[in-house]
Amino acid sequence: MFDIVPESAIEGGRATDAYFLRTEEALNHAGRNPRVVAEVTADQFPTGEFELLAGLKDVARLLAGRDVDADALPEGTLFDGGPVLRVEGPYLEFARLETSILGFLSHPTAMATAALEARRAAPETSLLSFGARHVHPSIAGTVDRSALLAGFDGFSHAAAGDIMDREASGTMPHALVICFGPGNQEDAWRAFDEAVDPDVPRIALCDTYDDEVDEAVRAAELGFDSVRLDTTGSRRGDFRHIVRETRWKLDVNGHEDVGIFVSGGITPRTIRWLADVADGFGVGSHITSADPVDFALDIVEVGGKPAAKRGKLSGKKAVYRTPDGGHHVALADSEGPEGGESLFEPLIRDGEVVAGFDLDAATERAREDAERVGFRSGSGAE
Ligand SMILES: O=P(O)(O)OC[C@H]1O[C@H](OP(=O)(O)OP(=O)(O)O)[C@H](O)[C@@H]1O
Repeated sequence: MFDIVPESAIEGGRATDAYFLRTEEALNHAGRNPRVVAEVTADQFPTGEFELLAGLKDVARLLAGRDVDADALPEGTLFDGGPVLRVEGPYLEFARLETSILGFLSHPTAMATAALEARRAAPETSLLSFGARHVHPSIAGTVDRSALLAGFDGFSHAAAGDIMDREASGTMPHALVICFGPGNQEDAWRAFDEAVDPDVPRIALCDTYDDEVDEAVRAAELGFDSVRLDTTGSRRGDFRHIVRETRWKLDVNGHEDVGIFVSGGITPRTIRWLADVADGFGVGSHITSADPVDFALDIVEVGGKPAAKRGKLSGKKAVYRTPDGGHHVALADSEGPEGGESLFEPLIRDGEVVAGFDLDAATERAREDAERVGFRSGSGAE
């Protein structure tokens, strides 16, 4: 067996911290199962530092069929404080789900936020998600979905594509070129071109044995659409110069239409540095190494009365977008700020999922939100 918590354990609530099981025992023993309102929050008040909400689709699936109502910010919303999800119902309906609810949101939101930093570094340049290799294979789908939600153009993982019903893309690995040996790059590239479906973009990896510039011209001569430079860090020197020189030599040889794709340790900073000379980037570790967002689920109301631990805000809340583009947290039954637009939307009603999870719609929401709040554009965010 692989070290994978099976889907049945997540759905059944076994994927939980043991103290929730003890809590169930204690509450059942005491005959206590109060109706509560619980909220999932990272920062109590708006901070001005926005993050991109992702992972909600799986939360909705987990809550489906339980005797709860839930409201949430739609996926693809940028948030900077206050609750992103609110669950109401008898506490024992969802007590043991807390661990998985937070897990569904924390890492995907962090990865989507990191991917959005990359997206904003070059809004018009092609970006592919290459991060699957850095995570447990069971969560590769969340990596690539988070990247697409942030506006990436494609992803590399085949099984992630099966989950999302989209085609994985990518180029070729060094392994293919090495299998043909030094000096035989053309044989490797030709084998790829002859064997692979014509719909797959012809992108030749051009850094395995010889100078990137020479290999790129050789691949272009074979008719490849693009070249990929993945030069090892120790050999990069002035990488911007290498990319520019490659562009120059391709142009001089009549290959102005051959694109240059760059990968390997790419961050928002390197994207900004190379965006005017490269046509696309593969981004992996920048996305997968994002620190999980520190979401917590807190009871804020018991039996219709405000309740909370010290340091947390009691009472059922709403989050508003204010006319100046900021966010405002207020009690749900208050008026809210003047001109404010409530961001919560129904997620679950009587156990039925009532929200939609169209990925393209979420991506568009993220794009508009990022534009509206000026999400880290032009900053040195890494
Ligand atoms: O650095 P990241 O942003 O995480 O990008 C992920 C990987 O994608 C590229 O690998 P490549 O396909 O060239 O791998 P290979 O050397 O195994 O062929 C690059 O060299 C990284 O190792």
